[in-house]
Amino acid sequence: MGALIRIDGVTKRYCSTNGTVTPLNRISAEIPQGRLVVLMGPSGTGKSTLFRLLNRLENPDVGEITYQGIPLTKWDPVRLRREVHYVHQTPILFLDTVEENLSYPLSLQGKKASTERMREVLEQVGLPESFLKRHVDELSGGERQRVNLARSLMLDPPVLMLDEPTSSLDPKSVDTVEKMMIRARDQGRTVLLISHSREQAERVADVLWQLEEGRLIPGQVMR
Ligand SMILES: Nc1ncnc2c1ncn2[C@@H]1O[C@H](COP(=O)(O)OP(=O)(O)OP(=O)(O)O)[C@@H](O)[C@H]1O
Repeated sequence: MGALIRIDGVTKRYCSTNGTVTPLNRISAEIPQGRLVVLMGPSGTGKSTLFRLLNRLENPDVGEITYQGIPLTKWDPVRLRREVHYVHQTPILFLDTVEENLSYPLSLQGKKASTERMREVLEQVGLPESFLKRHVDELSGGERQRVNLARSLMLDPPVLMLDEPTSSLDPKSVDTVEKMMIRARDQGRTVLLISHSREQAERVADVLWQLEEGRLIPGQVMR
């Protein structure tokens, strides 16, 4: 089939009162299935912009992105976002229990989340089953970040886009989440990770991309 995701000559610019910025300037890249790609680059270079384009929260000004060989514009956005799933850096949780938050994505598809599955995804992010009954109001920033991640895992998406998922975590939790990413990759999932940590990239990346001044410097193969 070739690349799972193909980015072809993509430009994205924003006009504001301060002028025009072009975070992505004719970038092209291919993402094969079952790889863990880490995207690095200085703050404000367009890493999150690229994730928004891959999730079709925005469209490129120029160029095209395809998933499974089909242009993103031809995908039903809901279906696309279920497949190419974006875990945002800032957790957005309902003010309810962790259990309600974890069961919500499947309930949207008319499916019921089993306690066993919720326990499993919590374990993958290093939280005990007792968290199911906790109210999100009572959680620390790092715990919320992990519940946010666990909620995405409930959907078992083929592509996981993670925007700095370990930014608020202690070293032990970082290790747990990195193992989760590697396991997802080993199970054939495609993982795209935005990270500011070169050490993290060296621990987990199959391929490392750098985004600099609108250019994507692709493909340093790490393993
Ligand atoms: N809606 C918008 N309107 C105007 N400018 C924007 C908009 N969204 C992003 N930008 C600009 O585009 C550039 C890239 O932003 P982006 O959030 O993609 O960077 P980033 O690499 O993810 O940064 P960070 O590492 O700090 O999260 C920045 O200069 C930002 O100010």
